[in-house]
Amino acid sequence: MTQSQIRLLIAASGTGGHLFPALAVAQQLPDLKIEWLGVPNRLEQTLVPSDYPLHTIAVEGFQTRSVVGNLRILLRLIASVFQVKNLLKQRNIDLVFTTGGYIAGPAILAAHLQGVPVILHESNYLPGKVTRFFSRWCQTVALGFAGSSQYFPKAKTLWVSTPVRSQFLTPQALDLPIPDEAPLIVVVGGSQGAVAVNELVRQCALKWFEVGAYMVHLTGDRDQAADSLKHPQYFPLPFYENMAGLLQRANLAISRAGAGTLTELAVTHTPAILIPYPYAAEDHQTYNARVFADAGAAYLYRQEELTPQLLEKVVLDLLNSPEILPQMTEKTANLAVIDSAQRLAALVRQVAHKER
Ligand SMILES: CC(=O)N[C@H]1[C@@H](OP(=O)(O)OP(=O)(O)OC[C@H]2O[C@@H](n3ccc(=O)[nH]c3=O)[C@H](O)[C@@H]2O)O[C@H](CO)[C@@H](O)[C@@H]1O
Repeated sequence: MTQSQIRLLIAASGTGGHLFPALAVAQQLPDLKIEWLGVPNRLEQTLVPSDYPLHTIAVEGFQTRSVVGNLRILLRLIASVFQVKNLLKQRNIDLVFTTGGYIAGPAILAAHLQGVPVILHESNYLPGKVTRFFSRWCQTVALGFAGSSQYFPKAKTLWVSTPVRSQFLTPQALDLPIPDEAPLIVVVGGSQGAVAVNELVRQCALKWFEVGAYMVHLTGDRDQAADSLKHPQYFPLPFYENMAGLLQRANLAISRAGAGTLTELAVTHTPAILIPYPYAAEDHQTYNARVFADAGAAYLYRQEELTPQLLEKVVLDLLNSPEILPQMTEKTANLAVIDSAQRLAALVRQVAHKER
């Protein structure tokens, strides 16, 4: 059989953190027949190119309070396993690749029942419960962080880092009027913005503007006060496509600690102040952030300890010091892996060929 006949189902859904790495891997596999598995009304509806037929199943996470609600979710989950199993059979799928999250459970279980191999990529340091449980039925678990192998005692693991969009790998122009010599702070709260971080930085920003800094603030679209601060050095945007150009130009990021953004910070050598999302499942963003803080690439603050006064001072100290940011930049660069998508694509080909 020839390589062009490999049929791959990518199960990736929900947030940028799950979709962008999967899209980057798909781009490396132009000779494969790729189909996509997602959920109705999520980001995949807009992000997944029409070249990949998009199939959807209605899955969601379990609620902790309502027994009836959880029972309904369980029934839907069971139904979706059989739906995916049928899909694998009908479309003659050779291999499933998933980036975790709610969609991964039914995708892995259906593949297991159908005898189709699965590669799972976990971008977070602390894997989610679904990933930990279902990893036993995966051919290989590809890891974003090398240290995560301890959480997969029953699986074969391979560290590949986390793929970034291809634009991150070449210099991108920035279409914002920011003078070349001005320090640029980028504030990013994951793919949906972070209202608590937004409120914090708006209280400090004027002091940073006084010392010449500019700020691009990715507010998300749920912040009622997103337009409340006006200043010529301040650019609030609900969402920005050109993250590559923005982070390549940034001198400092103030950010949540989602695995996607952290990988992009590493690839663009951007030092950061990290404020993990306090309500993330099992506090997993703190585990991600710790890797960067321990490497000297970032400062890590818990949201509840970070007052506006403290943040204002920490950033001023960084802006005023000629050494600290360049040193952190160097340490951030040490964490960069630029060929992660190629490593994962090679793994996909290897497993697909072996299993035929
Ligand atoms: C709240 C929560 O549980 N978030 C999780 C979600 O992250 P979530 O997708 O929210 O955040 P990530 O940092 O992983 O990824 C955000 C992505 O959106 C992009 N972006 C963001 C803003 C913008 O204006 N433009 C833009 O393109 C970033 O460049 C990045 O690629 O999945 C990740 C991967 O499992 C986890 O690590 C995160 O903890």
